Amino acid sequence: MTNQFATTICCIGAGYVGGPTCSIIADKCHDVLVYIVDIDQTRIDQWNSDKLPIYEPGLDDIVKRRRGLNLFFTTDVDTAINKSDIIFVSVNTPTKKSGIGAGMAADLKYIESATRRLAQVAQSSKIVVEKSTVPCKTAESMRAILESNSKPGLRFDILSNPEFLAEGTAIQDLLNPDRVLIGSLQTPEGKKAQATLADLYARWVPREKIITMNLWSSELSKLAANAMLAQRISSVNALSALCEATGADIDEVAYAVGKDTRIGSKFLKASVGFGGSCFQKDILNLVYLCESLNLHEAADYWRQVITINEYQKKRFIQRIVKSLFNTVTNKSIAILGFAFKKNTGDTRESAAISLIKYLIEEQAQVHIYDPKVEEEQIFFDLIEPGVYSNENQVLHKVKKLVKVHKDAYSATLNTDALVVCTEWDEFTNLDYQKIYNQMRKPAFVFDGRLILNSDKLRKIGFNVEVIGKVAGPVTVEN
Ligand SMILES: NC(=O)c1ccc[n+]([C@@H]2O[C@H](COP(=O)([O-])OP(=O)(O)OC[C@H]3O[C@@H](n4cnc5c(N)ncnc54)[C@H](O)[C@@H]3O)[C@@H](O)[C@H]2O)c1
Ligand SMILES: O=c1ccn([C@@H]2O[C@H](COP(=O)(O)OP(=O)(O)O[C@H]3O[C@H](CO)[C@@H](O)[C@H](O)[C@H]3O)[C@@H](O)[C@H]2O)c(=O)[nH]1
Repeated sequence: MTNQFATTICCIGAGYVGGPTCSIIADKCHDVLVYIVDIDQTRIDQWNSDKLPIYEPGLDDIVKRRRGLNLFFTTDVDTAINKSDIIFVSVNTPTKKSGIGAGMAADLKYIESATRRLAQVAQSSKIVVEKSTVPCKTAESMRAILESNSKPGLRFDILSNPEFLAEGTAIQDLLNPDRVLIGSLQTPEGKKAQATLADLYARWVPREKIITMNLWSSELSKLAANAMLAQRISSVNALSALCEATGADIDEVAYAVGKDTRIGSKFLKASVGFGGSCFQKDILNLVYLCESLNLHEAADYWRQVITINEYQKKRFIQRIVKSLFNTVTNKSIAILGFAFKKNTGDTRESAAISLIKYLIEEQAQVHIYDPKVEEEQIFFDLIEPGVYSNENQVLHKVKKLVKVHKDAYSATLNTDALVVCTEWDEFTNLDYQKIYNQMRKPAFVFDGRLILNSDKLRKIGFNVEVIGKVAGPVTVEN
């Protein structure tokens, strides 16, 4: 089968990045054979089924169009590696949980095991593309592992090609990226490999958007981009605290600030705090890098981005409790949205999780609705199997206090408050009069995403609390 294709690619890691990224390559380059491999059989079975393991607008059509033609999902990692000329390594790089650098450094064990496997089974030279987000100089470690464990005479050219897609818009981001970054060693062989990957992307990305540079700059650019994006959110969230204290309105302030073309209007939406699998992990990774290079002031600067994010989540919880007459015990609270942002079913580091855990701790009844997150995932995130020594107690408590609903009306029935945690479009179009009628009184709305029409809700009778805004005019005493 391989012979009819110009190139064969293997992507190690069939996750949020490997799946969409390499499906797009298969869709854009019909003469390229693409294997997406994983050690997780369930995940691969899902990729081969009608219900893909991740929800991403537009992804289903692409996978269904190419699967079985030039796109294959398999757990047969070794065969796929051997048939391929280019290997993308797109495995997870979570924050380390124990050992040196615990809580900060990226855990590179999955990168290392994928690299070792590659070294062991490769029968021919390969271009190896580091797609995962990794600390600076990881490519050097990969090279050392490959060179000392592979068959003599084989060549491995390692490229850094970090991914900048955001979940929920992954397909659009991949089809029309702001840039594609390819880092390589500045040797003739490194540059040749870089040109091969650039030619592949050039099949659908304009050449001027394909940037080439040295390996270490490319690796660091990924961490830098995420740190600067998250820093904007923490900046606007820090200002939202000031708005609540002064009577300024964070949407108005962000609008005014963003009109300055040097600042720009994107990524200035105040919120209940950023979530997702990347921002916190990558900033911690950057902080660790600074610390290990004795750049303590630089480390402190970036650490503060996370401190403000934690502060924002805590402030929101405190505001809810304070508004609900200083106690949520035995109160019934509806949570609208569990994903870390709209248009994804991903819940990693979602701000909703810490909020709900607090409510459970305080013995509140919690009713959750999210359009795309499965009930099983919600309970998994709240119970965290394997983490607590008193797991049975946690399980019992969560099962007793939490109910997952199929729609927002069912979730809000007979509740004291509703809390918007994710900015799903459908939450702006709900029949809030109907919701108000079926809630206990006084009925509260806490908008952690600034997506609802507060004036309209107040007219209905709700008490409305919005991040970065005060309920009414503030009198300043002299
Ligand atoms: N999620 C995003 O939006 C995003 C965007 C840009 C970059 N990234 C980065 O991309 C990388 C992957 O992220 P993700 O969200 O796709 O992770 P993920 O957890 O969804 O997927 C990683 C997959 O790799 C598999 N895997 C681990 N070790 C393996 C091995 N040795 N052989 C085969 N498969 C193996 C896991 O089973 C898992 O299915 C991370 O470094 C992340 O920081 C993520
Ligand atoms: O103005 C904003 C923008 C975002 N968020 C929140 O920030 C988090 C992250 O959002 P976003 O960046 O859109 O999604 P991710 O999928 O986490 O994407 C980020 O992380 C990826 C993984 O590294 C990178 O590839 C992307 O470029 C980078 O945007 C979410 O909780 C959002 O709700 C805000 O609170 N306010």
